[in-house]
Amino acid sequence: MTRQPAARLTPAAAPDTAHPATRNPGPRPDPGRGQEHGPGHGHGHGPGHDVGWAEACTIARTAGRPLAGVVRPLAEAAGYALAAPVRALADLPSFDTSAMDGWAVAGPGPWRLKGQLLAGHDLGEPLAQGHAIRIATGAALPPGAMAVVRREHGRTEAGKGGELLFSTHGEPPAGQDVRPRGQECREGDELLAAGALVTPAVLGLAAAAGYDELLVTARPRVEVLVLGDELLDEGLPGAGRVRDALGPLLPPWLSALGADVTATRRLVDDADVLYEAIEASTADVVVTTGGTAGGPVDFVHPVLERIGAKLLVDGVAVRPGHPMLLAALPGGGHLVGLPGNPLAAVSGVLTLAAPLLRTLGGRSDPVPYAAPLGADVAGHPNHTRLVPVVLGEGPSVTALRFHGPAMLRGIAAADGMAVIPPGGAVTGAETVVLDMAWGSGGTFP
Ligand SMILES: Nc1nc2c(c(=O)[nH]1)N[C@H]1C(S)=C(S)[C@@H](COP(=O)(O)OP(=O)(O)OC[C@H]3O[C@@H](n4cnc5c(N)ncnc54)[C@H](O)[C@@H]3O)O[C@H]1N2
Ligand code: MOO
Repeated sequence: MTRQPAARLTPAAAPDTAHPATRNPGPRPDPGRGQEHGPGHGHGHGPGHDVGWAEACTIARTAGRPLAGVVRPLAEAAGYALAAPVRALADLPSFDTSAMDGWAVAGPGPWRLKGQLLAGHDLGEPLAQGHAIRIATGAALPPGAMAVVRREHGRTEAGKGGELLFSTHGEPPAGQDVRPRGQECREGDELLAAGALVTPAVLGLAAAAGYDELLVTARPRVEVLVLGDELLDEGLPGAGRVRDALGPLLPPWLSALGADVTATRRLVDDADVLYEAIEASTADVVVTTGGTAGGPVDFVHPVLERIGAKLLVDGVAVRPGHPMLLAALPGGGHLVGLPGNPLAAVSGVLTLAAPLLRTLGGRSDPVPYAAPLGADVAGHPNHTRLVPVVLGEGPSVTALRFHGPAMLRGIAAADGMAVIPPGGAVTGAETVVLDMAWGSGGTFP
């Protein structure tokens, strides 16, 4: 283990930057930021309108409600969250079971041998005192049997009136190498709580406990709109054109966070085109990239105003990514506006998209992790910083180079993003680390 659960941060010691999608107490506003600039106070996106990073996460987490429950056969349930607890439909094991290949025995040895029991076969006749029956791992113990003698702990020899079994390891105590009925759970026991992610292990457990299908929360449908006339879809960048990095990056990342990405579209920088795309979308969440700042072709704000969207977050006191936004659309969906700079967009994914998608998809909050910093990390004077880090020995995390807002070189090699409070953090400081979605049970399409 190289990371420590941040749960050991006491509430009093929890920094403003502890991830708020947790059981920790609610976040406090970032220092240096006026309380009066809450969400929904105007449509500006200058520094004065930014909400604190932790507050932005909380707003996104509470912006929606879990989608409807749907029933999925086990083969199609991975990557959903449980909409109801999984309770055992039977005792597990549901019969006394041999844990080893050998002989089931009744009473003290030596035992008179008769027949054999294989896994999956009927219970067989009751075993009389002084008798043994050959048994396979997983076979139901016959009534009357009190223990199993492993094959390597027994010796058979012909005796008067048939074959006899002797234990080479003394008299087996009652219950030796037997898995008793109900050892793992009793029918009705809660095995997993609602909100748990359906992982491969969960599928196996559900099947073992008698399930053919699971009640899960629908995965939010997400449409990605990539803005920017300067973007290329293929070939080498140059001559003022850059490759679209977010078209490839976002769909699998959002899927790992619980979304079903229904479409990824490249749009030209045109306000009408953006307006029509958002208006026509039936997705639960529209994610846009670029166009969030105040440049000549940055249309996200004016288009949201024209649509009548309500800005829930309009700028966040975080670097990179401060122009990110979250809006409630008139039709009931949400729009996450990610800045165009690629690492700033990742920051917006972790700050706004992840908590929103978790809530819509009915996923329980993650347990935050913290680790000491392996070296000092400079801070912004009054904004939180999200910095790509790698896990090291100790445990500790170390910031990676190439963490500029336009760079992906750091994040591509990172194990997580450290949350650096305003003013920075010194070597050894316990620092919250946001997992990459695929490091915390996420699934890919
Ligand atoms: N006067 C100001 N200018 C800027 C501010 C500000 O506060 N005042 N904020 C800066 C910050 S911080 C960021 S971040 C960006 C956000 O800009 P936009 O969201 O409007 O994004 P664009 O202008 O469209 O693009 C910014 C940058 O990113 C490149 N880009 C865009 N999309 C992609 C993509 N899919 N793949 C790769 N690269 C992409 C684009 O070419 C630009 O270089 O604004 C600052 N400006
Ligand atoms: O915050 Mo911007 O997101 O610096 O690149």
